[in-house]
Amino acid sequence: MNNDIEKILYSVDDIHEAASRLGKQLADDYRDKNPMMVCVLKGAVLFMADVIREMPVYSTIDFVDVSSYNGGTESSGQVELVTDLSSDVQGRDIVLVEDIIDTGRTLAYLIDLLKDRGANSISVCTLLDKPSGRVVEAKADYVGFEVPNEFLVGYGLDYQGQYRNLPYIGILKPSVYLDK
Ligand SMILES: O=P(O)(O)OC[C@H]1O[C@H](OP(=O)(O)OP(=O)(O)O)[C@H](O)[C@@H]1O
Ligand code: HPA
Ligand SMILES: [Mg+2]
Repeated sequence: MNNDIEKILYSVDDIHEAASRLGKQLADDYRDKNPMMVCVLKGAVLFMADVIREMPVYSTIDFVDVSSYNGGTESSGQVELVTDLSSDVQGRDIVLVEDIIDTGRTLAYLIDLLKDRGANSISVCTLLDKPSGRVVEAKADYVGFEVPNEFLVGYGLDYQGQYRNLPYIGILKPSVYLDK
């Protein structure tokens, strides 16, 4: 599996530092708000687990599973709600926790959904932001790293469902996915 990686962009230590930095900022900003931390499955699962442990404030967690890449390297353009949240978001202060913002479609879809359901506020915490990928407007309030226009895997990010368990984030060798 490690042989499929062209270059490691963020090491275990880099990721830990980012999660810690963002968790501290969130803790300061949400100290008296009892936020609902919403993990956008599946990609954000590792980041969510790390960032909430850096936030010693009252908060709840929930999960939403949305999909638009279907395992591939390009967005299908359609965001599908695979599994909904189990909590009521009415009046809550929501923090959407993402692994990456690329075209922005996933985020735009989720923000519309949460606004429609009456969330009091919505902010976005993403480990990675790929601004060069944007197709629709989407902005994060808390960003770990701004990344280049490459297809990345590891620490939650997948290709064909694989590589999520890598502890670091790297560029996938194009030979792995070209002509597939
Ligand atoms: O800004 P966008 O272009 O919408 O891309 C970002 C989204 O794409 C990935 O999810 P994916 O649909 O691959 O599902 P997954 O998290 O289960 O891998 C990633 O985890 C983000 O949620
Ligand atoms: O670079 C990426 N890698 C994995 N999944 C993704 N979803 C959007 N962009 C990416
Ligand atoms: Mg994916």
